[in-house]
Parts: sequence; structure tokens; C-alpha cells
Amino acid sequence: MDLSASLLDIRFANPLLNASGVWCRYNEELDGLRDSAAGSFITKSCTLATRAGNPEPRYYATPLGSINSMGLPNEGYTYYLDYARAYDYAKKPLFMSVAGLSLEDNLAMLAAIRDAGLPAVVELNLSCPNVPGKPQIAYDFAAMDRMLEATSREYGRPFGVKMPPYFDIAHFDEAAAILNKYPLVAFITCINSIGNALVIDIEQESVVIKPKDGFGGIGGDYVLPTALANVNAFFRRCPQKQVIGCGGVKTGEHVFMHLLAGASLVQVGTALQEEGPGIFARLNGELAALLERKGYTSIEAVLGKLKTL
Ligand SMILES: CC(C)(C)CCc1c(C(=O)O)[nH]c(=O)[nH]c1=O
Repeated sequence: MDLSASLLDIRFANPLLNASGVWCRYNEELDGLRDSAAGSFITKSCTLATRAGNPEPRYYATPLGSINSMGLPNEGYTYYLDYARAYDYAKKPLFMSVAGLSLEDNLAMLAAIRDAGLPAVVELNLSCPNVPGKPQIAYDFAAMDRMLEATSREYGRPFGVKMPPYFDIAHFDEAAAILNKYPLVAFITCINSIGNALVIDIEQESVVIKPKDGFGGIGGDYVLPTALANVNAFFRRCPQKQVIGCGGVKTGEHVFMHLLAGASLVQVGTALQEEGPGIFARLNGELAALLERKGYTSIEAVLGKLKTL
């Protein structure tokens, strides 16, 4: 079965990769993804300086998914830039996730990545924090507009954005209208975790993660319908761009749903954290069997073909 996919002008052996943040902080983890059956892989969102992140426990898995408030622990952008310099792109494409703590930090990191002139593809994390007391960038439309204007100008080549979920049609419309102002925003990754949820352990009568009084972003089964909606909403509203799906993927059937909704590639977060990089061979096998059963010969034939009633 031909599972090949494409994004920008790059070919992928299959549409699967990790969600940024999962199995991608250290070189050893990145090498594990490089050597897995994933079609590509992405580094942990990086900041200018290294960060230890929030106090632990900061990640917790439940039968239905996960909650996290990691706090952007990462080795600093030069660590991932070094990995991208040494990497052999003939193996599979590599993405770099960037999540500066300010517009200036993002511009500095993007300038360095631009000047390195590597084949790595940038995914700009718009869930990154804004001014304290204000919503994350992607929930502050004026700030998002300013961020994209400045980063487009500075980076000057195609890049993507990682978006949090939206839940209101007017927000889909407004966010898409801003993204469509920037032709260099070549792809949109939907979704990041659903923010500020709360998981409770009834035995301990307590929250399960230490930061933020237990509030954190959720992933896994909890988020699949919201992820599919965001993929399809931006697929419909941004015909000049591609969409990468992320959220709730645990089986080949979930991958197929994201493809139908309009995803060109599909990221795996919580399920990868829980199962390890072996998940990619399982997902490719399940996806190939599903396509076979349905009589498809490629995934291109599935992309965006979701029917309405
Ligand atoms: C939430 C931020 C810390 C602002 C960005 C990094 C991030 C984190 C994180 O490092 O806590 N967790 C997520 O589920 N998504 C993210 O984008």
C-alpha cells in the first residue's frame, strides 16, 4: 500500500510523525523517532535559553488520555539547531518546533534557523505564552496577527503554525482570516492540547499534576472530535495552505479520520508517550489494512474527502 504523503514540496514515506513535545526533547529520543517507522519527526518546542520546565509531577496519563503542564522544558534552540545541522535528511524529513517566550525571542531563533539554511521545516508554536495575564498568542488575535507579520518578514520562507483548538465558528473564521493574510504560513497544525483542564484522583481527593493547581492541557481520546473539527475547519477556510492533524490518534482508523478531515500529515502525542515509537509501525499497518479493505490505493485519494449529509 502506498502511504506516501507530501507537504510543501517534500515527499514522506507515510503521513505519521510525533506531536512536538512528545519523545523529542533529547538527541537519544529524536534518534528513536528517526529510526522508527514514522514518516518524519519534530523537535520539542524550543526557547532561546534552556529550560528545566515546571515541577513534577507535570504529566499524567488516564485511561482516556493525558494531562500536562510541562512548562516548555527544552535544551534551548541551539541544541536542536545542532541536531538539524548534523542530521541526514535522506532518512526522512525533520521539523523544528519554535516557541519563543516573546516576539523578539522568536525572531532571534528564526533568524538563526534561516541563516543555517537547513532543509528542516519550522512549526511555530502559537500556544506559546504571551504577556502574563493575557491569553496565549493564538487566543489573542491582534497579537497573533503581529506575531505572524513579524515572523513572516524575518524568516522569509515557508513555515507552519501549531494552533490550539477553537470552539466557536466565529473564532475559526477570525483565526483563518488572519492566517490567510500570510502566504508564508504554508501549513497549519491542529490541534495543540485543550488547555486548562483538570483531572481529579478520587482516592487521594487530589489533582494529579503539581503545576498550576493541577490545571493542564489534555490530549488523547478526550480531544479527537475537537481535533477533527479544527482540522476540517481550517482545511475548508485555507485552500492555499495544508493542514497537519494532531489530537486523539491511537489507531489507524483515527489516522484515516484525520486524512478525511483534510490532514496532509498526522501527528501522534499521548499514544506515542504511552506506547513508544513502535506505535508508528502499528499505525502504518492498521492504516494500510483499512485502505486495502476500502479499496484505496493511496492516501492522496482520501485527503479531504469527508462527506457531509
Ligand atoms: C503550553 C506552553 C508551555 C506555553 C507551550 C509548550 C506546550 C506544553 C508544555 O511544554 O507545557 N504542553 C502542551 O501540551 N503544549 C505546548 O504547546
